[in-house]
Amino acid sequence: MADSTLGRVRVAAALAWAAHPAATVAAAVLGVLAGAAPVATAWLTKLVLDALAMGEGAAALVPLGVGLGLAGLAVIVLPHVSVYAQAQLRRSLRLLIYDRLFRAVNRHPGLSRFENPAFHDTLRLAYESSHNAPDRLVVGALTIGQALITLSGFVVTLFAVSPVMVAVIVVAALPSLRVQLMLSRERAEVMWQITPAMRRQVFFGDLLTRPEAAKEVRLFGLGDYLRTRMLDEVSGVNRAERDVDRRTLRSQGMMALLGSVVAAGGLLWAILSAASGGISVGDVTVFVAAVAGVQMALTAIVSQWADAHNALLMFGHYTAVTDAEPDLPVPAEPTPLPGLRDGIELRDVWFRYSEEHPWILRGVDLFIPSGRTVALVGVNGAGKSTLVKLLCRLYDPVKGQISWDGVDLRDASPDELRGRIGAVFQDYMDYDLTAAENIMLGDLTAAADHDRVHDSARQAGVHEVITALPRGYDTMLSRVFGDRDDQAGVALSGGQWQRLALARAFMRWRQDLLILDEPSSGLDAEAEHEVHSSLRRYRGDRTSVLISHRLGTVRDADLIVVLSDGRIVERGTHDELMAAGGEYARLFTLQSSGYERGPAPEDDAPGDGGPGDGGPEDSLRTATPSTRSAGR
Ligand SMILES: Nc1ncnc2c1ncn2[C@@H]1O[C@H](COP(=O)(O)OP(=O)(O)OP(=O)(O)O)[C@@H](O)[C@H]1O
Repeated sequence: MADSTLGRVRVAAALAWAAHPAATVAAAVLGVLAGAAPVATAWLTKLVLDALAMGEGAAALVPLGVGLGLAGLAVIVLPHVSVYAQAQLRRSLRLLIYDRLFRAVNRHPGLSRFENPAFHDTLRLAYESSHNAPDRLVVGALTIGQALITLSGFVVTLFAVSPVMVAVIVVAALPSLRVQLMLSRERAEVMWQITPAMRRQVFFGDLLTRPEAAKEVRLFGLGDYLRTRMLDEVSGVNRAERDVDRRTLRSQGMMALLGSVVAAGGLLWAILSAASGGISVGDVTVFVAAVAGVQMALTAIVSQWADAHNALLMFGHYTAVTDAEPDLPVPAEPTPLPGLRDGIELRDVWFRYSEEHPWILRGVDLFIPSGRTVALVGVNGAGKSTLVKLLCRLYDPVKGQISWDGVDLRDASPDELRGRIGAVFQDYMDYDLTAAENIMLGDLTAAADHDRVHDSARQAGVHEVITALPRGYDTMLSRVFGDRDDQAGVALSGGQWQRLALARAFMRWRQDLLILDEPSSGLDAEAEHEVHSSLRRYRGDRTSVLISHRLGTVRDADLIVVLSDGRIVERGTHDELMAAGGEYARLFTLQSSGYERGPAPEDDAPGDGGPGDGGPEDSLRTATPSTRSAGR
């Protein structure tokens, strides 16, 4: 754990070493040399001046002159080489730190962390601090080391001329250190406070530029409103930063004034002492250089110390992310999850998203038999999607148990469980990647299997759409990333994207459980019919859980379960539920009657596929006059 300051220093130093040992050593050695060079220059200058004043010959002056030249060269060259080594270290660090940060993010098997605002604040600061905290620490440590070398060299030099002056300068620097540390703590605190505003600023900026949002922003005239909201956030951040900057300016100004008074007093003393013959002219020059050098080194130490301190405080967010326990307990020795033989059982499952939220599932008992299709229906907010998220173990039940052939999902490896599930969610993703990649993401192990990608696309009815694209399966499906030569980008329709999401799930067709949460909500009637026929055909004897508001698409499920307010209120086959005349029958009849009333007179024209049994799926045919093959 890296809770303590020392712990964080250790983590940062270990990171630097792991990232690039050679660059770390080079940066350290160059730092030492760069720190020693100004001291050597000052000493050699004094020796040359004293030798000249004493009328020494070339034999004494030449080595001193050469030494002085080399020291001067080092003063000029070393900082550049040192900057290069530090940059090299910084680049390697960045790579390593991103790797560790996002590995840690991926370690959370569930969703709860990603729905927690404090986690996002920490993550944002972790992301930012991981950009620069370790190299600020390493560079800070090197700069402090370098400045300490310069400082001790000049302190020794100055001590030879005036021990009192050494004490005055060092004592004058102490309040500065204290003030800087206080300010760095304050700055870290302000950063934490303004992070939500910074995230909101990015959110509003994003809304103003995202193609998905551009339509509503223009239609509702939201441009100025969103811009103003964004600027409000920026102004809040600016105000908070300005307040800290003002306090910093005040404190640093006072400290600089104190330093100048001390330096001016020292200079006056040196001039008067030289005039009275107390010290040599060489002493005066080395004194002036030493006072400036000590003050510069002390300022560097104090400000680097404060900066490193601030970086450490910020780095705490990084270590908070990398040290965090997984959001769901992962068993050290998971029970193997065999292929589904009997079924999945939910026993008295209670769930709420957090203690502040209401119960979403209230004592659900359900058996999903292997090889059967179970449909979940119910009004908006009944808890259907929540239930399937629990089946995928994206959350754990708060009470009760879900078991897979008797194995509690909590005892299994989440990766193994998900390897056995194929799913299309209601809020499926559109990836700004090529069409092939959008499908292949369903099963990375089959990335090179083009036939499988094409078969999945065919099953989802999107193969023809893709082959008609400018570059077929290699077409980039994005309006924001694209080929530089083909700036237009390719945009798919909502239903076409949904079919791609289905194709992605079909890549996992051989898995044991298929979850389809509103898989056809965006499809036209013909496509929906095709997709559901395809689903029925390919579902075969596989286990599936289907959620749909279009009740006609679930009527042939082996079991239909009606959820209401987190409870199962009815279960049975379509015929049983219709005969029971309960909630399902009410919803089904409501939908049927809506469809029956809906068609415009010309829709009833012969050849348009007139009403059949009056069911919702039959009525859907009338929604699209061009429907050719609807009906089962
Ligand atoms: N991540 C979340 N955090 C807090 N509450 C949530 C979260 N997701 C869903 N809810 C709440 O849980 C309840 C059930 O949502 P759920 O999505 O499971 O319903 P649903 O039956 O699938 O609805 P729909 O038919 O509209 O898709 C809703 O009241 C919703 O506000």
